[in-house]
Amino acid sequence: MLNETKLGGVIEITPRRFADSRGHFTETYNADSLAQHGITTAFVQDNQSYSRDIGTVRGLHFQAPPSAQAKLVRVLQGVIWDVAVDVRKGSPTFGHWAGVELSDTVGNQLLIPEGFLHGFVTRTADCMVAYKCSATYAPDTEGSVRFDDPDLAVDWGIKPEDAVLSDKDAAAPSFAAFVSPFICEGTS
Ligand SMILES: Cc1cn([C@H]2C[C@H](O)[C@@H](COP(=O)(O)OP(=O)(O)O[C@H]3O[C@H](C)C(=O)[C@H](O)[C@H]3O)O2)c(=O)[nH]c1=O
Repeated sequence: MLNETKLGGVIEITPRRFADSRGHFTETYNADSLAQHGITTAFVQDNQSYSRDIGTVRGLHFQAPPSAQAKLVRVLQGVIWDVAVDVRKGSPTFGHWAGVELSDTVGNQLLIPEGFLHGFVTRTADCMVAYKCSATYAPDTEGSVRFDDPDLAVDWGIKPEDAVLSDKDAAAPSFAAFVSPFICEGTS
């Protein structure tokens, strides 16, 4: 099942879960199934992160072209609030954000195209997140924007002062200082 969010291209995907007396089975990724919905993103790297505490915020991050990443995010254990921010120059939703709760119990996923900042906050302890990326890690192209930037005004559901952050994220620049390396398809 696919649900469009208010940001074009950011799509919640809930694969079918086959339950039986042993538990359940899910095809967490099937390129042919996604292609039937017009999703042909080629993923080349799988990531997994573990976050010990509730309120851990990882983000808002991106990789710039030529290493821009689309991502397909899911939760192996726990619950997160997963956030994408449109930063494509020329996009009618530039600077807008969308959030979706992803959990291991629902098994839903979020597809985030290139041109979006990505971040999440954990809503449970011992949270394990896995996500596919359409470009491999290129640290020289990495960038970030502070998660609690007032211009973006993302609602994380926590007080900013309660966020558990990496040093890198605690020192992330503001959105006002951000110069987007992305353009929206169909715009110059
Ligand atoms: C992203 C990445 C990181 N690393 C190394 C670099 C650091 O030594 C260590 C932790 O990296 P970082 O603090 O950037 O990890 P997160 O804060 O979880 O970053 C991620 O968080 C948000 C949610 C994202 O969408 C990105 O994938 C990514 O930026 O892993 C690698 O070796 N390969 C990688 O692809």
